[in-house]
Amino acid sequence: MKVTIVGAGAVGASCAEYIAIKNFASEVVLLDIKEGYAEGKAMDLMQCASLNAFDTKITGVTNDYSKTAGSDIAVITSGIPRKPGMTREELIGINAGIVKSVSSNLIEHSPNVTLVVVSNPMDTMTYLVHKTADLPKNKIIGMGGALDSARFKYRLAEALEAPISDVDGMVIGGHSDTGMVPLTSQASRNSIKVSEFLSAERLEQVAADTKVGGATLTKLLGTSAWYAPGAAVSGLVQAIACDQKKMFPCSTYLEGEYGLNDICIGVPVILGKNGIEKIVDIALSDDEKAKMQESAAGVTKTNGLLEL
Ligand SMILES: NC(=O)c1ccc[n+]([C@@H]2O[C@H](COP(=O)([O-])OP(=O)(O)OC[C@H]3O[C@@H](n4cnc5c(N)ncnc54)[C@H](O)[C@@H]3O)[C@@H](O)[C@H]2O)c1
Repeated sequence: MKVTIVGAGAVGASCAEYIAIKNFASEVVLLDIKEGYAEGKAMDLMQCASLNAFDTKITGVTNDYSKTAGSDIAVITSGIPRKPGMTREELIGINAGIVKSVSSNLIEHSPNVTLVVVSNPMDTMTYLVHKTADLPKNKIIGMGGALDSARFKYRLAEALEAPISDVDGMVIGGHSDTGMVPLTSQASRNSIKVSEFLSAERLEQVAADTKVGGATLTKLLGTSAWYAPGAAVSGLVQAIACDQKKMFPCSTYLEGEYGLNDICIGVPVILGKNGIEKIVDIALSDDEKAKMQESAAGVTKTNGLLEL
C-alpha cells in the first residue's frame, strides 16, 4: 500500500507520523514544493522507526511527482493555513490553484488513486477536485467531519466529566465555524443520550465550542492545528487501505442525498477499499435539517468563488 502526502507542513507531517505509527502502509511519500523540506521531514520521521517500532518506509521529494507513481491513496494538505482571525473561506484564492494543479499531477502519475482532500476551505476544495479531476466520485473524499467529530467528543467528555471512550457523537455539514452541524440530539454516553445528563443550555455550549474548535486553536497557536487533523486523516487512510468499512462523516459529492445536489459537504459515509462505498442517509430532526440546509447554502456561496 503506497500513500502519498502532498504538503510536508504541519498537517502533512503529522499525518505521515500517525500512518507510520499505525504500521499498515508499506510506503509513504511526502512531497512538498519547498526545496529539501519533505526530504528533511521524511528523514526525521524515519529516525523514529526503531523507537516507535514501525516498518513503513517514508521518503521525501521536492515537487517530483514521478516518485508518487502508483500511489493507492494520496492526501492533499498543500496550501496555506489560516492565521488568527481568518476564516477558512479566506484561503480560497491561493489554495484553489494549488489544489487543482496538485490533484492533476497526482492523477497523471497514479490514475487509480483515491484522493483525500484536506486543504481549506475543504468542502469547496473537494468540490473543485470533483469538477476538474478525472476520477469517480467515490475516490474523492474531503476530510473535515472526522476531525470535527473528535473535537465534539472532546467537548462532550469535558461537559460530562467522563472519559472520551465513554462518549459517541458526530458532526456533519460544512467544515466551517458556522456550517458545522453537531448532532447533539443523537450524541450518547454508553448508548444513553447525553441529554439525560446535560441541560439544553450546556449542550448548546458544547455545540458552539465544537464549531469554533479550529479557530480556538488557531488563536492559541498562531496557525491552525495539526495533531488531531493528522490523526483524523490517518484514520480515513487506514479505513480505505485496510478495507475497514468504517463510518466517518466526510465531504462527498451529493446527488439528492439529504435533499442536496451538486455540492460536497460532510455526511456519514462508509469507507473501504473503494473509497466512499456508501453514503449513509440518516434521519435528521427538523432543526438539524434546517441547519444542514443553511450550512449547504454557505458552502454553495463559497463554491461560487471558484473559477471553474
Ligand atoms: N480539513 C481539515 O480538517 C484541516 C485541518 C487542519 C488544516 N487544514 C488545512 O490544511 C492545509 C495545510 O495546513 P498546515 O498547517 O499543514 O500548513 P503548513 O503551512 O504547515 O503546510 C503546508 C505545506 O504545503 C506546501 N505547499 C504549498 N504549495 C504547494 C504545492 N503547490 N505543492 C506542494 N506543496 C505545497 C508548503 O510548502 C507547506 O510545507 C491548510 O489549508 C489548512 O487550512 C485542514
